[in-house]
Amino acid sequence: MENIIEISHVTKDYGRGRGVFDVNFFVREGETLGFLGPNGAGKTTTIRQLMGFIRPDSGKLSVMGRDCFKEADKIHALVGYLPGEIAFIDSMSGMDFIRFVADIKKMNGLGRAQELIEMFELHASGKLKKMSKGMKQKIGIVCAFMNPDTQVYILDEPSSGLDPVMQNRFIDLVLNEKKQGKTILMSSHMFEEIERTCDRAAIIREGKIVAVEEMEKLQAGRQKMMEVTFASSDMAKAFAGEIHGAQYTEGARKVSAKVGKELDTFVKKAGRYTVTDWNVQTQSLEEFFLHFYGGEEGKV
Ligand SMILES: Nc1ncnc2c1ncn2[C@@H]1O[C@H](COP(=O)(O)OP(=O)(O)OP(=O)(O)O)[C@@H](O)[C@H]1O
Repeated sequence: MENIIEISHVTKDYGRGRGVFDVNFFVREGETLGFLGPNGAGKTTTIRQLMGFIRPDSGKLSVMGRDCFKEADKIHALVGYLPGEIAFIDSMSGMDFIRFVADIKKMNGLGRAQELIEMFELHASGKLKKMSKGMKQKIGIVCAFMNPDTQVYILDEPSSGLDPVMQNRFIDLVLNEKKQGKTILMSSHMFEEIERTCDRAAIIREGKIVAVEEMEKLQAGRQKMMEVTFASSDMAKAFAGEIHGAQYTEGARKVSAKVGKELDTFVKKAGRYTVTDWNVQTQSLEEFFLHFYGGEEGKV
């Protein structure tokens, strides 16, 4: 599969350790890639370079083979872009702004705008200056997705400011685009959103990419908290003795343990006794990242 978005050895140094440094990753055709990292890690700086708004100090960025800085106009026409913070013209109504963006995109008409307005229950006729953050975000989403011919999306924290119902609608929208083979790069703080939509995730910390992983691999690496109840306390005690790090209280029938890769061994060992109940809690992706990438540099 061809790489639609390529970022190779990109550095933008703002001084005092701020910026992005030797950033390297790509997004394949038809892939959805999640771009994750804490506040100030460099997600927006990377995305703004992809849109040609900032020139990298060194390195190269391209979308569909076009240089992002030199051919910024073509990139703007090609990409469905949702900025982290949208610069609105406050005197316009929401609808005026949508029309204005459709003109910039050289669209004939408003494409799918009406469908998206309904999907996100947006009242677009009001003035932008009177709109809440969530309503403005919905306008941004309509503008990014309204051209049905768009093949590539670059989205900076797309669901920020949306309530949970609308966040779910946004996930449905992304999954639908994905089904049509579109290529998507999106930054997010919402782990659930990334988990439900992305094929891979690139993780950035302090301006450097610390990991680019298949989502499945990230999910498989997550620990599970197992809580197994046995028919007798003797069984629970004997089982706890076989499991490294198991939590067991004398006389109880319940054993808890964190289980990672050794899941199969754990299940088979438990199966030698009579199990009366079994609870599993999977570590959230957020906890997983904090565990693996939250520590000192060089830990990854
Ligand atoms: N124009 C600029 N001049 C100086 N420093 C900047 C500039 N733009 C960004 N930075 C700094 O570069 C670093 C990366 O910022 P960036 O906005 O890319 O992070 P982010 O990952 O998008 O964070 P957030 O999740 O908070 O949006 C931060 O330390 C920020 O203060």
